[in-house]
Amino acid sequence: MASINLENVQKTFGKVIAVDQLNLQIREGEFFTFLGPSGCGKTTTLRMIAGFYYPTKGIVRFGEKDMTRVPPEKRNTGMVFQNYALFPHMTVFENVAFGLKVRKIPSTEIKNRVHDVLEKVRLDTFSNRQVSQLSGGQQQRVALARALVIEPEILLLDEPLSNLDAKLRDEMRTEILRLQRDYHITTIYVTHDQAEALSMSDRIAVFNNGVCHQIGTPFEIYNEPANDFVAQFIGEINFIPFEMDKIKEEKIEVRIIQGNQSLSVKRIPFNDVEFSMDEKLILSIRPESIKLSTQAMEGENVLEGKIESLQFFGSAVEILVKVQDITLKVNLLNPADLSVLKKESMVWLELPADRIRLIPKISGDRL
Ligand SMILES: Nc1ncnc2c1ncn2[C@@H]1O[C@H](COP(=O)(O)OP(=O)(O)OP(=O)(O)O)[C@@H](O)[C@H]1O
Repeated sequence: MASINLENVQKTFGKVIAVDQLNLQIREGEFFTFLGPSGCGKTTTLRMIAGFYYPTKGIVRFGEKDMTRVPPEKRNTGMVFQNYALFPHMTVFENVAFGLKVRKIPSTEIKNRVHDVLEKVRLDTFSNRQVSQLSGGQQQRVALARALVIEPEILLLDEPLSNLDAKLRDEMRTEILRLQRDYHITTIYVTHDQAEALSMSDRIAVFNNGVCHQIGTPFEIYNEPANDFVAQFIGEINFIPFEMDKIKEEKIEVRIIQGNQSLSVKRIPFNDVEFSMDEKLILSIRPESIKLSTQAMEGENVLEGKIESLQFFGSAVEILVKVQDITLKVNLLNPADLSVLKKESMVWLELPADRIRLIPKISGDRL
């Protein structure tokens, strides 16, 4: 097992800066995820850790050891590729044994180790099958077994579930987490799927355009996003343009620009906008944090609005509410009675002061 440290890492391909000024410390035994949209630099970073690419600038360390220019076969990392990269003409046993043969391990030890790892991934009865005769999920397990059998210090998984259907993906998530815990192995998982990242990871790094925007636990990333890119990439969120009114000891008073309404925002350490009154900030609140009532409400942070549209998703209803010139999305979980919620009817929304976040706005007006 090893920790991984990236110090000021940059990778360019010609004029393209695929990864820039990346500083990351991944702890021993951690399940760490690189999350971001297509082309943001996740795979390039993973490949620099595997040794398939060398950084243009910066240092890659495993523990204290400088690995920046060490070739992949000398790194003791196991990698699972998006397309599995198995040998289709070989059996399951031969695929998994391949890495051990290359390392000139004696054949009885190979047999034992392959048998053990196939048991772990629950494929021990498939040892003599050609991999071309396996289902997608089974091929995925072979790829995992092949990466684990060499007993790597670090396991690298590049979008390993993207070729599987939704149900199998769910099953394999649990399977991968079980294996990671059994082997207690430092693991990096690359995905663009936020649900996968939130549900599996100890910590997540969120990338966009070659830059890492935030590193944190799933809870921190969801509840305390570093900026509007992270906030809108992970889950759903309402953004509300505002003007700062007063900063008090406990609260910040703001005014919604289009709605000309006042709101209070609780001062909490993360949300503390000490930085500056004129920093480009945006007010945000998650749709499930807004309370909705069909009865008139009064009090702090209550806004009156009209239902614009409703969509029923089984466990939740998504409601768009027009409040003067702005539209807010509200998610109601498992409502007991839908008949009272009708298009065009009046509703009252409460935006709890401790659920509103003021976050730096880095994106264009598109958001
Ligand atoms: N070998 C290469 N040659 C030139 N450009 C490359 C190469 N590999 C990656 N890039 C560019 O670097 C940027 C980052 O690519 P990367 O594959 O790391 O993104 P990603 O986040 O893994 O995307 P995806 O989820 O689509 O796999 C992209 O703009 C990509 O076009």
